[in-house]
Parts: sequence; structure tokens; C-alpha cells
Amino acid sequence: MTHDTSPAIELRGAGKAFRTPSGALHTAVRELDLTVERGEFVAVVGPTGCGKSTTLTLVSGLEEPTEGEVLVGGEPVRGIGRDVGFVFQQDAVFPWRTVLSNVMAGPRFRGAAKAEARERARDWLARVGLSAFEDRYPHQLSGGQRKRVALAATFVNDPSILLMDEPFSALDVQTRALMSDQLLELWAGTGSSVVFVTHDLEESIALADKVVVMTAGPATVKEVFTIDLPRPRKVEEVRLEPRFVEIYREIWSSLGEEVRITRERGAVHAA
Ligand SMILES: Nc1ncnc2c1ncn2[C@@H]1O[C@H](COP(=O)(O)OP(=O)(O)OP(=O)(O)O)[C@@H](O)[C@H]1O
Repeated sequence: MTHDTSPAIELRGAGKAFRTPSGALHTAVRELDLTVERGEFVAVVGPTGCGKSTTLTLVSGLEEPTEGEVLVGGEPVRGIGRDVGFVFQQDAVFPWRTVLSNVMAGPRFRGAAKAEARERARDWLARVGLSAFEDRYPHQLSGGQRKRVALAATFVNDPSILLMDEPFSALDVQTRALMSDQLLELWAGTGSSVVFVTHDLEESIALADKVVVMTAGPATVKEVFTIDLPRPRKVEEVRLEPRFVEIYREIWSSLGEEVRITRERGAVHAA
């Protein structure tokens, strides 16, 4: 990143249309204006299929916008940046490598010597509570443990931007809450900017500094809510606070309308 004062991420009038197999153009997202400051945790919520993942792929450089601009660190995105980390619903772990080797893979790929990569990987495995599991293979772990490996394997690369697409949605409710707390602990002090896509409004409020509500597809930004809940937060505790409930009501009145529009469209298509 070259421009130190520029926001971490900026979308300016960004849009993406895909060519469908029949040759028609399908607009997935349109006129997206969004700024993510450095060190900010931004959650994106919206009705199913509206274009949340597409927005992330534009920021990641996996896809190019067909309209407007996407800037990371003040520069137009060109391809996948080395200081961008990803965590998706499916675990991006190598099944044939041990836990330690999985976490070492990023630093090794980025040119770190083996001993240094091992030391950094062990440090992050300790932070996620998996030191005793470093010789296991991913299939010998629980879903929550695999997710912790994925988090360690991401944070070990010291990403300045972290893109997360429903990372905890396959986990049971208790494990999900634990993982959310763990994510907040790992993120605190890293200075990384996070964009976290979720279906779960409670999760988004508990985690984020800002919640972005997207419209029914093709999505654009409908409203951005600032979450003024103090940190550090524990997700199971913060959601019982009166302010949390107030924020939830406020955002739901905006999001609920888009969910209704999406459902009604579905009913028309199904009829
Ligand atoms: N590669 C592609 N080619 C054609 N259409 C696509 C492509 N990727 C996404 N789409 C379409 O763009 C729209 C937005 O999809 P996207 O996955 O971004 O939504 P989403 O909000 O993340 O969905 P969900 O909440 O269900 O995960 C959908 O209608 C989808 O079918």
C-alpha cells in the first residue's frame, strides 16, 4: 500500500454484470459506493442472492468491476493482493498437510525461511489454542478446530485486509459464538481492515464497527449503520445489552424491507 492516508478500501460507483450461459447480461451489483477505513471492521448484510459475495470478489481482485472503480490502499485493484487474507464458509486448508504445515504454507509461499515460518505458525497456533494439534491432519479435527486453523493460517500472513464470506455459517451456534469471540481477539491490535459478509444480523452487530445493509438484488448500498457498542466485546454478552436490541430493531427495519422484496419476487417466480 502506497498511500498511507487513503482508506483501506473504496468502491466508487462499482458495478458487476455477468454474462450468463444464454449470452444475456446479468447485473449482480450496481452503483456501489463504500469506504472501509484502515483498521475498521465492516459487516455486510443483505437478502439472499443480492450480491454480497460478488462485492467481496471485486475487493479481492478475483473479478473486475464492469462499472466504476475499486481501490485498495488508494490504488485500483489489479489481481489478488498479497496482503489480502480470505476466510470462506468452506475451509481453505490443504487436507494432505498437517495443521502446522498448513499454517506455515502462507509465510513459506511469501519467502520466509522454514525456521521462521515454523516459529510464526506455532505462535498463531498457540493463539488459537491448537498447539497440541500441530501434527494432526485437517480430517482429524472438528469443524470449529478446522476453522481455527484457517484463522491462524490467515492471520499468520499479517494481512492488511481480511475478507470473510460467511466464515462461521456451517458451525453450530455455540461454536459460532466462540469463533466470533476468537476472531475479535485475534483481530484486535492487528490493524487489519475486515469486510465480513453474513446472513446473520446479530452476528454482524456483535462484530462490526459498521453494518452495511444492501438492497434486494441487483444490490447497492442501502444504508450504513455505525455500531457504537464498546470494545472489547463478548458476543454472547453484548447481544443482551439494551443498546444492542435498539440497534437490531433499527437495522432490521431497513433490512427487513429488502428481505420482503426478495421473498415476494421469489413467490412470483415460483407461481
Ligand atoms: N459468475 C457468475 N455468473 C453469473 N451470475 C453470477 C455469477 N456470480 C454470481 N452471479 C449472480 O449474481 C447474483 C449475486 O450473487 P452473490 O453470490 O453475490 O449473492 P449473495 O448475496 O452473496 O448470495 P447469498 O446470500 O445467497 O450467499 C446472483 O443472482 C447470482 O446468481
